[in-house]
Amino acid sequence: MTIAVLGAGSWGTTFAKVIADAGHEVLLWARRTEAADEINTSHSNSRYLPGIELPDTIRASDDVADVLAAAEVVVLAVPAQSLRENLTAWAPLLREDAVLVSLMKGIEVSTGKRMSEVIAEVTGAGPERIAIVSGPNLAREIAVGQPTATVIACADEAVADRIAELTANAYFRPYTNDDVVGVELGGAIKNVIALAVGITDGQGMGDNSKASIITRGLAETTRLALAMGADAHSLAGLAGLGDLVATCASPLSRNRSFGRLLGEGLSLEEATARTAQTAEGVKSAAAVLELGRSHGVELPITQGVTAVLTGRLHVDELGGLLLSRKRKTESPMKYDQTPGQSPAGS
Ligand SMILES: NC(=O)c1ccc[n+]([C@@H]2O[C@H](COP(=O)([O-])OP(=O)(O)OC[C@H]3O[C@@H](n4cnc5c(N)ncnc54)[C@H](O)[C@@H]3O)[C@@H](O)[C@H]2O)c1
Ligand SMILES: O=P(O)(O)OC[C@H](O)CO
Repeated sequence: MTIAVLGAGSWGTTFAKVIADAGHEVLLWARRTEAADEINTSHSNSRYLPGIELPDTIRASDDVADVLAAAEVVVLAVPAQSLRENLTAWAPLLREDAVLVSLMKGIEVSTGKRMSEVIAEVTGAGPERIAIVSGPNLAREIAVGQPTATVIACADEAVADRIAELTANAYFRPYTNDDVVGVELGGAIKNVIALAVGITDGQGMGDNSKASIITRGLAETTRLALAMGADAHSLAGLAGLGDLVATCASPLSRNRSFGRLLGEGLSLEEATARTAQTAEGVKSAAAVLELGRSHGVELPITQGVTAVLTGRLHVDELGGLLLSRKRKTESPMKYDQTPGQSPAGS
């Protein structure tokens, strides 16, 4: 089995290590020649995973044609907003039967599409060739070998099973799921909710505020996901609740950290300048909000975060805005919406 990972940032490199530690050889594409050289000679990626020793069964290259030549499984780990452009260049190099695995947790801003939709559109791959990995998966914890679970989603569960078999190791436990929509939305929207939690953190708020945002964030995520055809169980699982809790709780999260900087009073530009890695929620928030609008689903936290990110709301007004909304029943079991009726509020 030839496995390629495209993108040698935090998660791409860590995921290559997961596969290598599961007993397979991996080809890793790095954009920078120096990064590929360092991985091959020193077995490290000091920019993204300082102090981590990589297995020598990972071979890196900056030549994507070399990496893709025989790849039967191609793992995509570039920033969500760059996927379409990259994949358009890579598509002619892909084997016709290659399974394409997305690690990305974002929504394409220009189209509102999920990553699996972008992959299908650009490559022509059918749903049985597209899989998603999403769950409580902070790269650094996994890179040091701390145990975690994840979800591998594919419309064809036999394919999900195959990817699960390639990745399962002593510290990485994949579960399979055929709900691609739910698993992808859980991963993308939790980044936006983590920005909100980060903001409260930067403002010095305590755990009640954070728990309230996490819980109501899950409610709005679930509402949208159900309106888009997802299964509620996926949102209550690892790719929903699990990832939301990990991301919102962890100082390792780039999204939560970005929100924290905003909450401390930094501008969007200042926070961006202080963030070296990809915080997908910053760009995806507007796309998630648009998905809510087009499906008639209220997303108050996403709406507030987007307003802050676009400069239409001062960060100090976010809490007041959320608290002053019309009071509603919590109705946690009423996520399901009847078409034509206004969605349950948050
Ligand atoms: N880091 C994590 O803990 C983690 C965990 C799960 C999922 N993810 C998701 O994985 C995806 C990748 O995140 P990451 O953590 O590896 O990001 P990162 O910022 O650590 O690395 C991004 C990688 O993409 C490359 N890159 C940047 N811009 C590019 C472009 N325009 N074209 C091609 N390559 C480009 C960078 O050189 C780098 O190798 C994101 O969607 C993220 O949400 C990350
Ligand atoms: O660092 P973040 O905020 O991109 O989160 C990383 C992972 O998605 C957590 O599962």
